[in-house]
Amino acid sequence: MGARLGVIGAGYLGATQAACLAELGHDVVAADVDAAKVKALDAGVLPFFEPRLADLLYRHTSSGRLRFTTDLAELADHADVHFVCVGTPQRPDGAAADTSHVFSAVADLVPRLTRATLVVGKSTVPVGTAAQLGELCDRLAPPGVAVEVAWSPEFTREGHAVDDTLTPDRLVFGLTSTAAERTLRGIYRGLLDADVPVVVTDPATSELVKLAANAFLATKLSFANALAELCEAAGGDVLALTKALGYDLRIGHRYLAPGLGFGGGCLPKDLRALTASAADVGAEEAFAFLDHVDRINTRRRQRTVALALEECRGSVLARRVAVLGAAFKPDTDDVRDSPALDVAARLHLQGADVAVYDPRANVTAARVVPALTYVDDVEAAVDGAHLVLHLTEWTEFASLDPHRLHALVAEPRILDARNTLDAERWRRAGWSFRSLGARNNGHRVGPDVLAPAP
Ligand SMILES: NC(=O)c1ccc[n+]([C@@H]2O[C@H](COP(=O)([O-])OP(=O)(O)OC[C@H]3O[C@@H](n4cnc5c(N)ncnc54)[C@H](O)[C@@H]3O)[C@@H](O)[C@H]2O)c1
Ligand SMILES: O=c1ccn([C@@H]2O[C@H](COP(=O)(O)OP(=O)(O)O[C@H]3O[C@H](CO)[C@@H](O)[C@H](O)[C@H]3O)[C@@H](O)[C@H]2O)c(=O)[nH]1
Repeated sequence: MGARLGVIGAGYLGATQAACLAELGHDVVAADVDAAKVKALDAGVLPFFEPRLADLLYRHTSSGRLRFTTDLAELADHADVHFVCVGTPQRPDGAAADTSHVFSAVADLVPRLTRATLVVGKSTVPVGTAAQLGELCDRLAPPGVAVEVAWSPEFTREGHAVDDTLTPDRLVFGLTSTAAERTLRGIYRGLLDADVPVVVTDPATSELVKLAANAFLATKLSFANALAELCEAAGGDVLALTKALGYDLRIGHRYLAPGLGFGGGCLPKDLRALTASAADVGAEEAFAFLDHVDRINTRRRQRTVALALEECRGSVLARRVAVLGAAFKPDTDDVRDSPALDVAARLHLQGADVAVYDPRANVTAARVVPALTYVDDVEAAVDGAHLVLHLTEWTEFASLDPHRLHALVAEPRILDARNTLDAERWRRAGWSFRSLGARNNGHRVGPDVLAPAP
């Protein structure tokens, strides 16, 4: 028998959580302040792109096991466990996360409660947030209503969110009572029975686990990209280097792919949030190095723009630049802090005529950078182009036919900023092919690169 659960915030994280909690057998009501989003979700229509989620949403809204509302009173009535999934974007000062949505969501909910309730934070927050929310709940809860705040951060990746939620690497429960532990173990029984590891700890540690995980991934990525810088300068092949490194099981190949660097709504902001959290408690020295991690990452975007200028003989003014990819990574329509869109916008500012094609993110990208031209397919993007940039490694780009595209461009030049295209295939079709930080940026790097094209 499933539990009756509430979910607050129905964006990328919350909508996925709500649908997956329904999939685990629970009866879920999810709330959001965005009425249009709620209307679409409640009709079983996913207002963003996430593989597998549309099916799950449709199935569970149709069966009545999942509903959406703008009214927190409905949640308060429905459930006594609520998962907080609202946004925590970076504050305009560029460092700490803005937790105001978390506080206002909880402040809206708690006065409406009529019985003992567990509030489980899933949003990514600075350390100490759960404790402050606990104090807020004590102040706002109706007399005789006990509210406990726990934190169970979420580690899902966009593009894999359903699989990551239903078969996670681990669960983390940060809580203050055995009753809360019992409740969470009950809700996730399906996963725990499948031997998903669980770490039970206090809320502060649990908040830190999340920031630490993202900062670690960002650091690994920037290490790979620092090696790319070194290889470019020294004439090495960063792809061979990271391949060799990754076979060491202590290092591993994942999050070691050099290229345009990381973006999205999480890694960049959480990296800065960990630095800010450390500074708040007087431990800023411990994470001073994260500033370099951030800067290495930003340099990948600058380097891509510089290479594009170089390819266009010093200026992109009035040059047609085809941009393949706008999302911050494949399999999502999310363009938050997207390296691809950032590079496209920078080239536009330099006077280029930029035509963008992304299989899923044209609409979201156009909302953020409306000045670019968005087209419906690769052919339209490369038509008359002086330079093609491969900026987001969608699978469909790996199988493009370079011969066919050669006939459409003004100049057959491509820059692969993600290092996933087959350079030799493009060269054989007559293209000038460069890749970011990897082989062949003017360096003689190995016999396979020097081999003449057949
Ligand atoms: N996107 C991911 O894959 C992912 C994964 C793990 C953790 N996170 C974390 O989850 C949180 C949410 O991220 P997201 O990507 O889903 O953001 P998002 O912007 O897609 O969604 C946030 C949602 O919260 C809603 N909201 C804001 N204030 C509200 C309120 N007072 N009451 C109800 N709803 C409210 C917004 O309307 C929006 O729909 C962040 O802390 C993020 O760091 C995200
Ligand atoms: O080898 C790699 C792997 C990733 N990336 C880039 O790194 C960024 C982040 O990728 P990914 O981690 O897959 O995306 P997110 O969906 O943002 O997921 C991260 O952020 C989420 C929100 O906090 C966490 O839940 C996840 O565990 C964490 O991986 C993207 O721009 C990728 O292009 C690379 O450049 N090279």
